[in-house]
Amino acid sequence: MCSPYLDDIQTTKMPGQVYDYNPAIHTTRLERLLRDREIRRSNRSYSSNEDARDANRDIDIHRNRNNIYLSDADKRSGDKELLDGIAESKTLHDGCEKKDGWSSKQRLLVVANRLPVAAVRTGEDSWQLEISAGGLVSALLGVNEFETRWIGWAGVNVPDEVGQRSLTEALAEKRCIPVFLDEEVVHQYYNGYCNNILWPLFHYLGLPQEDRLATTRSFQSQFSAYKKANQLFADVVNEHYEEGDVVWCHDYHLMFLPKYLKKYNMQMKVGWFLHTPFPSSEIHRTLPSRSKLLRSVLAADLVGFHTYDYARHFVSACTRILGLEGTPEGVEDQGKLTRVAAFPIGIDSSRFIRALELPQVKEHIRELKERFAGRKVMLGVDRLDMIKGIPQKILAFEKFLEENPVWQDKVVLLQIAVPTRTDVPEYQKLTCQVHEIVGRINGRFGTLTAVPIHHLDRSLDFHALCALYAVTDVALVTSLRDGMNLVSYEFVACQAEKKGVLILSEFAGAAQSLGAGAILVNPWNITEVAASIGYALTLPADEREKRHQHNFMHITTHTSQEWAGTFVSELNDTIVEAQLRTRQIPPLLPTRVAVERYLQSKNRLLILGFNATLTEPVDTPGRRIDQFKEMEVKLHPDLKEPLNKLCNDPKTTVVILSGSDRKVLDENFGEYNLWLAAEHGMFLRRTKGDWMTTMPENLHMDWVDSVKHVFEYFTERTPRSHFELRRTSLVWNYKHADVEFGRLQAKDLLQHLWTGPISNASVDVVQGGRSVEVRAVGVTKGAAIDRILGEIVHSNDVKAPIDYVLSVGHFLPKDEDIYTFFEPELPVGGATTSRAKISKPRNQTASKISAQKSSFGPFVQKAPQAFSSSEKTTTSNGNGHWWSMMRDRLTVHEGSSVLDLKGENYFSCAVGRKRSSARYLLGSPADVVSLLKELADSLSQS
Ligand SMILES: O=P(O)(O)OC[C@H]1O[C@H](O[C@H]2O[C@H](CO)[C@@H](O)[C@H](O)[C@H]2O)[C@H](O)[C@@H](O)[C@@H]1O
Ligand SMILES: O=c1ccn([C@@H]2O[C@H](COP(=O)(O)OP(=O)(O)O)[C@@H](O)[C@H]2O)c(=O)[nH]1
Repeated sequence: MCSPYLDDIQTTKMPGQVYDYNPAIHTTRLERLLRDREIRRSNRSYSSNEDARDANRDIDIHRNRNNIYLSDADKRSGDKELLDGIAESKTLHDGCEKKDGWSSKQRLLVVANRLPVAAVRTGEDSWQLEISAGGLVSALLGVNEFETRWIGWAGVNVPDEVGQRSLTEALAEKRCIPVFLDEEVVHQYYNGYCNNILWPLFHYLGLPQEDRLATTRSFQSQFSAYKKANQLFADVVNEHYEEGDVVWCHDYHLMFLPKYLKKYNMQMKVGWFLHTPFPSSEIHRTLPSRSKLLRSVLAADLVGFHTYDYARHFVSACTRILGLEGTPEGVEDQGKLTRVAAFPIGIDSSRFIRALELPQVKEHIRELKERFAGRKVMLGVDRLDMIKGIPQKILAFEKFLEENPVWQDKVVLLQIAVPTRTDVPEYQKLTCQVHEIVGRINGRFGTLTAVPIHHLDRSLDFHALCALYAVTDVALVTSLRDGMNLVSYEFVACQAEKKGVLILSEFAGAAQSLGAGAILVNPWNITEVAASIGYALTLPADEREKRHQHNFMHITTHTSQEWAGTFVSELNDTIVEAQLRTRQIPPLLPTRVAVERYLQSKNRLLILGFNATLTEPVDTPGRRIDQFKEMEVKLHPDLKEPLNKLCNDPKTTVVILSGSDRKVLDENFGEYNLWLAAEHGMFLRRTKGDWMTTMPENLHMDWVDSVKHVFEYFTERTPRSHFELRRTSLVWNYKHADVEFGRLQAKDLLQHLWTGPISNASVDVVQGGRSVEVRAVGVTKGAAIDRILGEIVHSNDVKAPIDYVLSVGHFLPKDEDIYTFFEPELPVGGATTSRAKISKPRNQTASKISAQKSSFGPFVQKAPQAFSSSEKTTTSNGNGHWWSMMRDRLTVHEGSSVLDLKGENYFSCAVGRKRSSARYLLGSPADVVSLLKELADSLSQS
């Protein structure tokens, strides 16, 4: 295999050159991708001589066929050649196979609704295969770098077994594998959900106007058929999949496929590419199945679009609709990254350039020139689809003729309108509409010998199309929206001699690549299009030349081969990257072991976070998140019993360590026998006693008022954001605000804070996913646990050395120092025990403060008076652990130790975060509930 990614430490040899490639050495993603690009290029130049030989062979074939080119029997000679090409699957790496005796090509399973060939039944078990029209097919046929298999629908209903078997055999010769869909599924899935719902919506056309309600009513059954069809595609892929294959799913027809494939095999490399635009999230969110579609696509490893705009819209739909994290790399969901990027498609430009040299094409060009002598030729080539803006194009042409009578007999518009999706009523209506307009205009401006518009409701074969492109003076592409539009690329490829002008809709993806050389128009503005026609027809030769060169350079360098190569290379690399990331992800908590060790120990300490750790879920499945509920966090109801049991166990001490304020903790945990540490441990109380502060004495809080003003200002200006005022910190939360707006506001807020209110203050600014928190410097859970432990020990709650610690929470990175707090205390290798001696404090009374006092007043800084002020200063300066300092001097009982912890008895565990310094992970609060239940149950069994 030539892909260097099959194993991330595999060394790969390439033809012509010897590379010792090891992705682990090329550590950054960009380094690896650049390296892969270099390898692909060198392979290409290696095989360029072979390509040149191929080109000559092509010409020879066509020379021999010259005399029959225009006969009916071989009208589609270019297509036949292409059909044979699919079967041959010409390789770039032939040299590689010859030299080293191993196949250089990676297997690529291309899965698209439509196969590159459509089947027509000619007998019970005989079939005629014809090339399918459309950009997706044209582009993928230019890809020959891989050992490609196509999987798709052959465009025909084959209910009988004989037919299915014979068609499978016929297609196998073309390396195609059929997916059989029955008529009803095709009707509901292809005509219905794909072409009547997704297609118009993704192209900003809204649902079909007339039968909008009928569409709404049939939505559910069409959606079911859509899923069913996707499952049928998945079944066929699974049947043919071999380990190491790359599976490339295409287009809006198959949005469920990535999910179904991954469900079958998580190791499968799955990419998904959309050939249409992806609309703004505001459009996508109108779809009843919006979330399911997005989630299914996100199961892929790599998701590709033609333009950055479409990719951006997709990411924004995932953040706004699913509430996931959008990053520059893609979309992240609980540590799993789906890479999202733009891969603009191209064409096999050399195939078009070569075709112009064929004698029959030259002959056809000569005929066309003769036929339209004395007139400028304008050309439109489109599927007869409402997105192509054909009526708008023709109306603009009419306006041009109307305003420029001098051109009336000097210009002709050739419009090739390829019939498509003819079973869908909207398409049938469009056909009638276009015929009517063309008839009217020809009647209005035509003469006995000539008409201004030649309209063809049919497709042309490849050579006829090339000839048409070559004789054209002005190509007119007026798509109302178009994923890319390859016709514009093909036109440029065939214009090396004429250097005609391309008028291109700004709403086609191609406008982003060919915009500089083309004349861009808004197709809805027929006045502008009409004026552009006049401008293009009279453009001086030198300007035409410059514009053409610019675009020609683009289409010959951004080929379909390059497109596919880049996509597959990124897909392979995404897998490598995911493997590297996975290595950094801590393993899941071994619950059974954690419970066993808990049971075996004599004095256990459980440190538990609250938010997103012990809280009840606020979003019921299928329903949106309720902001109101989420702002009032509540203890998970299923935890009441187990928590009670654990708290009442004499050998277990439970500490709830949270960022929440005292009131919240009082409300949720007042009834349990445990320790509460509010505001990241700045306040502490045993539920039997009063709150005390553990704050270091030198904590400066003089910045609070000014920060509060800034937070108020931004809360007022950011709908659905709110802020919390705590004794030691302020938190501005924009979780429920518009994500993008929230982020911008957060950026602005931070900039303002840094340059003003906190420029000289001793504060830490902690940025959460959707929050900004300003705290007094050094306030972290890890720093607080130091003091909390001291207090617990001195309160005589801990009567024997702690020999088991379980620390579980959904903590911000800044607070993750709690996970590493005990690590230095643990013996190396985990076998021996750490024995920390603790002596009695000088003063056992902690400073009590009023729990009701919640507003910021003159700040009384009282530390637990168990410790001297000099010791407190040391802690707040961050010069060492209070705990570490004290442990050697404090004793629980004279001469015994307070910490007797073995490595294997320490379980630090992050909840719902994959990037963590904790030893282990748990997925969600539901998993915490199960864990605590098991711990509690084990008590009754012991
Ligand atoms: O298969 P059909 O329903 O007859 O439709 C033909 C294809 O139309 C769409 O093509 C898109 O892909 C092109 C290449 O990426 C792009 O240039 C163009 O803008 C798109 O419209 C459709 O996405 C394909 O799935 C269809 O096969
Ligand atoms: O008679 C025709 C007219 C067009 N095409 C091909 O159809 C594709 C149209 O692709 P485009 O991206 O422009 O639009 P799509 O039809 O895919 O939306 C191009 O490759 C054309 O060469 C064709 O094979 N026969």
